[in-house]
Amino acid sequence: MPDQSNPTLRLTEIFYSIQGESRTLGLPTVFVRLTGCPLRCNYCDTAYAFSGGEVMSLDAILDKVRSFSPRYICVTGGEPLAQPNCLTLLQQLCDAGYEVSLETSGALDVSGVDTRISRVMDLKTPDSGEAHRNLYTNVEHLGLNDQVKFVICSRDDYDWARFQTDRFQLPGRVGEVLFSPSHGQVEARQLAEWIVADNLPVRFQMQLHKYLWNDEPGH
Ligand SMILES: C[S@@+](CC[C@H](N)C(=O)[O-])C[C@H]1O[C@@H](n2cnc3c(N)ncnc32)[C@H](O)[C@@H]1O
Ligand SMILES: Nc1nc2[nH]cc(C(=O)O)c2c(=O)[nH]1
Ligand code: SF4
Ligand SMILES: [Mg+2]
Repeated sequence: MPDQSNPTLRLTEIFYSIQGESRTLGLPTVFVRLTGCPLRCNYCDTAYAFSGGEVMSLDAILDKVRSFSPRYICVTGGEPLAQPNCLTLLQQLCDAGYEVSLETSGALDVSGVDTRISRVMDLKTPDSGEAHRNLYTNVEHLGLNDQVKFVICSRDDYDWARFQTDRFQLPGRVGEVLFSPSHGQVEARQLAEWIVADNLPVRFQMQLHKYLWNDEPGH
């Protein structure tokens, strides 16, 4: 029987870096990367988090986070919501006074996530290979503190993302609608030009850390 007085999580890494994505882009942030993911997006830049990792108690994770004296925390993975104790971690991070975001594929139910968290939900595009995993009912649970991201691999993906943005009236429903090129798959400039040509009410975004650190571990 697991000891729920001292819950644990399997995690790949904890590091302090510059937030490279989403609304808090550019801000110093502690990243807590949980291990494991039930999806296999063909562009995934964190396949090293699919397995392995280390089991840590929530107390030990909070101690490690505190050692950096951060203001912002990003819980990511892997797919963080694949571990049920993630919900407790998120709650405890909020209780400790941090500003917390959660990166999630949206394939798992987000409705149990503490509303103080900014949920950054990635609606998987057709060319990710995982669009069939999208749990569209999740969209109903999102609000102005949340963000929806589309990682775009092709012109077809762009057209699909534009359609979903309109279908769910995302710009009025969530705080940010992010269109990001799949790194190395679609020219960033091309995506930027499509957005301008269509006058889309979305935020273009590139993964800043790829330019600062070229995907080195720990950033
Ligand atoms: C590694 S995932 C972890 C959280 C969750 N599994 C998800 O997919 O949202 C964090 C974010 O990085 C994005 N990402 C992964 N590989 C990427 C790539 N090659 N180019 C652009 N974004 C990428 C994902 O789409 C997701 O939005
Ligand atoms: N610097 C940096 N910013 C990030 N924002 C989201 C990340 C992620 O892997 O989810 C990430 C990451 O891996 N590094
Ligand atoms: S859901 Fe996230 S972690 Fe999982 S394969 Fe896709 S991008 Fe990678
Ligand atoms: Mg990353």
